[in-house]
Amino acid sequence: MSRPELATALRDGDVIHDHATLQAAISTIGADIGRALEGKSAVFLTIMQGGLVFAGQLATEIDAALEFDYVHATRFRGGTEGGALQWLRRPATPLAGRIVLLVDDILDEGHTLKAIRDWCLQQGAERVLLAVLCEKRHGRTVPGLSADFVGVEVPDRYVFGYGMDFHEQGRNLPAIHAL
Ligand SMILES: O=P(O)(O)OC[C@H]1O[C@H](OP(=O)(O)OP(=O)(O)O)[C@H](O)[C@@H]1O
Ligand code: HPA
Repeated sequence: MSRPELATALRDGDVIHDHATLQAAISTIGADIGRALEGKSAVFLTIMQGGLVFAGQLATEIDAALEFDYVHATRFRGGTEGGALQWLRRPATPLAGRIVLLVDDILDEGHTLKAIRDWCLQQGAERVLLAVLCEKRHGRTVPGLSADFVGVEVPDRYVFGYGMDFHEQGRNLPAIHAL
């Protein structure tokens, strides 16, 4: 079966948040995170692949000592329907006693962030903070999970751009679009 066309998704979809709005939101939460860290250092864990674009920009807005590492986990595998979480890479940095900042593009149902947060706590992290570029509010989020820092809200539609893919395309779009 041929891959759905990004051009068609862009033509038929809507821009939900433009580049300037996202940059301003990232700057705001970067300052919020810096204040929340109260001069302490943190392990800045990017969740690949979707978190990449957001993470790079967010890091430059945080006034704190950060040690970088990444996690690669996926449950959508290039499609638009979530499945079981598959871990492709766990971080190498020891997390015991550390403040960990998990950075991802989107909090949707929360299965991904919950599994990674719980794993960080099992590794002995003192505290795990969750930062997401966007959050879908729909009442289907796993119980007991909420982001500490949210850039923007998005509607209950499949969104793409700014790190998020439409069938592995469009992650580099400078805005968030919705199907
Ligand atoms: O809150 P959830 O319902 O768990 O969904 C959010 C997760 O899904 C996406 O990852 P995906 O599995 O598509 O991998 P990707 O980052 O490589 O696109 C996204 O980047 C989040 O990590
Ligand atoms: O709406 C979405 N878009 C991109 N990736 C996602 N992962 C969960 N939900 C989404």
